[in-house]
Amino acid sequence: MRVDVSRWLSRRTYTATNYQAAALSAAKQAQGRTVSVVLPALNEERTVGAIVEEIRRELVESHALVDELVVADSGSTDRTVVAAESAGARVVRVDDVLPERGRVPGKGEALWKSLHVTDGDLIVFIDSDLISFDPQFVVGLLGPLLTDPTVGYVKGLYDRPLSTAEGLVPSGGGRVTELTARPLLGALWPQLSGFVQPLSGEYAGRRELLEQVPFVSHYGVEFGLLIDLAELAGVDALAQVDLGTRRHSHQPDAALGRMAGQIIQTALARCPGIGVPSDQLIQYVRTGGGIEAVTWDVGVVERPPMRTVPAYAARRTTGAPGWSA
Ligand SMILES: O=c1ccn([C@@H]2O[C@H](COP(=O)(O)OP(=O)(O)O[C@H]3O[C@H](CO)[C@@H](O)[C@H](O)[C@H]3O)[C@@H](O)[C@H]2O)c(=O)[nH]1
Ligand SMILES: O=C(O)[C@H](O)COP(=O)(O)O
Repeated sequence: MRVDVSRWLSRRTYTATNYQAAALSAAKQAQGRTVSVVLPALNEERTVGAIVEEIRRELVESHALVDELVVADSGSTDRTVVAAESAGARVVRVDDVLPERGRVPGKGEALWKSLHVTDGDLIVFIDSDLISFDPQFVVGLLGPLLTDPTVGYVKGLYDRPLSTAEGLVPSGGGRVTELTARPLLGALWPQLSGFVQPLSGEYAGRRELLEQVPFVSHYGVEFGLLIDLAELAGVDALAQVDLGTRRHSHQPDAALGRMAGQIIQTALARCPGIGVPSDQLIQYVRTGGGIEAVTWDVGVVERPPMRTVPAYAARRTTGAPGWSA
């Protein structure tokens, strides 16, 4: 293993159980900081309510660690919005935010626009499809940020059980991580190969850094943030925290293939000089008539650093609300 990676692993890998909500809340207040938690959601009626409920009860009401709890909804057609609101979140419809900048589908867009509708100095992102969510995830992600001013961005790491037809097996989840993201990092950004879960949907960062980097649309967002934040702040400003075990709802293989395509597009866009890659992915399905080719667009859009968006800059200066009611 590279010496720099080995050093980074021992210096910048933390453990969530070493942090307590009460102590972090006191540190947050002493530093005069605020915390926003953002849950991106698209049709997550089965899980979003329980996650919001846990964070509100434990971290907003009991410990005042979280100041703002927002669900960024990408246009759910199920009861996600009702479930999130009844559990105590403010729900923001992504399409209502910065409408003059146009609308791009996908998770990355939800996270990018969430910067404009939140106020926290520290922002925690948590996927809203988690099963058996533990609010200690949020505590763990905030721990290094609230106790070490040289840490700017913290990614979750965890064991990833996989639900199979035979039941739950203790590992095997994170297939795009294993088959695409980590091999790409190893080949092109080996200095980042200490990240156990580079695609984790649970991470936290300082607003002053997040607003200075582009946000890639769709599922390129996590890969892009990792590379761009390392470039901006240096690898030593990035950290990871062991959150234990994480379960979520799995997408089918073909959907993960398209996710991998978006991550590859994100990586290639960060390799100067290779030209413009094709953004088409062909997948094959067997139908009654034989094998059918289905062509998908796996292109991603790079949203500019939020700090460069005039409406955002104006809102940060004046404190005026940035979202449509
Ligand atoms: O248009 C969308 C699509 C998804 N989501 C939400 O984003 C989260 C993650 O999406 P999901 O489809 O569950 O992704 P995973 O299969 O879990 O993919 C993993 O890998 C992705 C690529 O890095 C990350 O974005 C995910 O957070 C990470 O869990 C969930 O809360 C979704 O509801 C949106 O908000 N808007
Ligand atoms: O991180 C990943 O690789 C994707 O979320 C896929 O995860 P899964 O294999 O657990 O569905």
